Amino acid sequence: MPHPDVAPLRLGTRGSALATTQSGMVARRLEELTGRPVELVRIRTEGDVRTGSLASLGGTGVFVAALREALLDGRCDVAVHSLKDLPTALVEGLTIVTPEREDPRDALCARAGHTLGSLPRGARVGTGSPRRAAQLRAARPDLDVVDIRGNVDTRLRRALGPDADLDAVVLACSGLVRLGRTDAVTDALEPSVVTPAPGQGALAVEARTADVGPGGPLADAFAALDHRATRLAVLAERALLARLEAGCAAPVGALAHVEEGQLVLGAVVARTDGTEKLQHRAATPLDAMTEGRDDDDDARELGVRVAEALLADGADRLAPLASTAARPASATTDPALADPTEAGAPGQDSDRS
Ligand SMILES: NCc1[nH]cc(CCC(=O)O)c1CC(=O)O
Repeated sequence: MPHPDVAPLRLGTRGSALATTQSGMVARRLEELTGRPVELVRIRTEGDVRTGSLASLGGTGVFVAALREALLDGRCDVAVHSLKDLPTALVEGLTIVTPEREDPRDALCARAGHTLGSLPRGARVGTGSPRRAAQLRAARPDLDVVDIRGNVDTRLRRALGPDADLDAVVLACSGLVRLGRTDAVTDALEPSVVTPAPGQGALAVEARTADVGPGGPLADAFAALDHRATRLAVLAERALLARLEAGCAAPVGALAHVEEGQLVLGAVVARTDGTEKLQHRAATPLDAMTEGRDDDDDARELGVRVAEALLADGADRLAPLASTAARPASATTDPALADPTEAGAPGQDSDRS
């Protein structure tokens, strides 16, 4: 009889360098927490995702959907996502937990050590994200923002490689930290200048609710992975995104943090051409249980409140929110479509990157 306690945990992962690095980090922590060996299981999108289930399993995120399907049908027990790539809708039967967030900022990676302020007039800056493009243009209207795709290394080469055709690219600090490429960062952009995507820098570890609920085999491990300040921050950021009904291509930034017993949330909606920018900031005290409410409820309510303030100022007039999320249906079936984190396929999660 196999001993149930030492049965390996199967952690489903995508194949990109970033995905396998992130999965490896979580795998090591899970081994420490559970005493069980963790085995990485590569989940492929092609043939793994039944198109019909996409909407319920993760909307346009075919890679998220493939991992979720593997969790639900038992091919793996745990999956790791970049939280910013995860749709705000919950999935029945699955539960996520958020470990401590990495640096949430966007990073300018420029030739010759340039900062956003020191780039020459008209410098060419690459990003595939409307959110980054809009805020870069708002900060530096003279810049030539160029739409680029590709995995982290491909994008870095566009600015730093021997055949560089750009002056700089903008990527998430967190991905560069995890891949050991902080050497490439020449300016970590202040959130007041370029507000990161909701959830940026955070991971979501997902498993079947039956396994992580009370008495489940992974309940203690999941409780230990949960980082309170991260959870509250991303709850607020994602509640804002959901209230705006913003799709993954909407120029929306949001970042929350815990400070002196308060959760503080700042958010921005920008016109893609950078000519207009709406910003709001609000805070909520974190005083735990009052009248059946808890901090999670307060965090979500903060996100909704800031979203409604942005809408009252005309956020939906400033930028197409939900409508830009519409993606060609072929994106789910095109065999040439690669992992967006890996290959930056157009129409995937490029915005919130
Ligand atoms: N959209 C791609 C993507 N999804 C998650 C990350 C890494 C950042 C993170 O952990 O939030 C990236 C790359 C990037 O934005 O540079």
